[in-house]
Amino acid sequence: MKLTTIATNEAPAAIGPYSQAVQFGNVLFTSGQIPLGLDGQVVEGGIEEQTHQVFRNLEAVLAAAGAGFGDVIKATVFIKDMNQFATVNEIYASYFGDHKPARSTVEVARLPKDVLVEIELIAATGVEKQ
Ligand SMILES: C=C(N)C(=O)O
Repeated sequence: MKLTTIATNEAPAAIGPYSQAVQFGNVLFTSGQIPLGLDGQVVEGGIEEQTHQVFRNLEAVLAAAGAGFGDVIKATVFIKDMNQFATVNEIYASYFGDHKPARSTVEVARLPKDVLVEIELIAATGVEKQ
């Protein structure tokens, strides 16, 4: 099976030695997206703005691999403050709609660039959903 590195200018560049995503066969693993704009700067605002930016970035990375949120099978959400869980959930649901991938959410001590949220996804394309 082929391993492909996904790279797009529609999402912020990696800030370390990793790829925006890698695809193995029909399975796509995104790196964790943090709320960076295309200029590489953390977006202004609080958890709402940061979570939306993370989803914009994830959408761009998925699209670069021909995938979308409907193809996601697993999400991992890292948040700085579990008190913001409800807010993140609401925004998260607005991107996934009725599609509910498996998910884990954890509160962490710190995230890169001291952001409030990071999300990584696993997606599988061309899979029949039941
Ligand atoms: C932002 C990241 N995904 C990282 O530093 O690993």
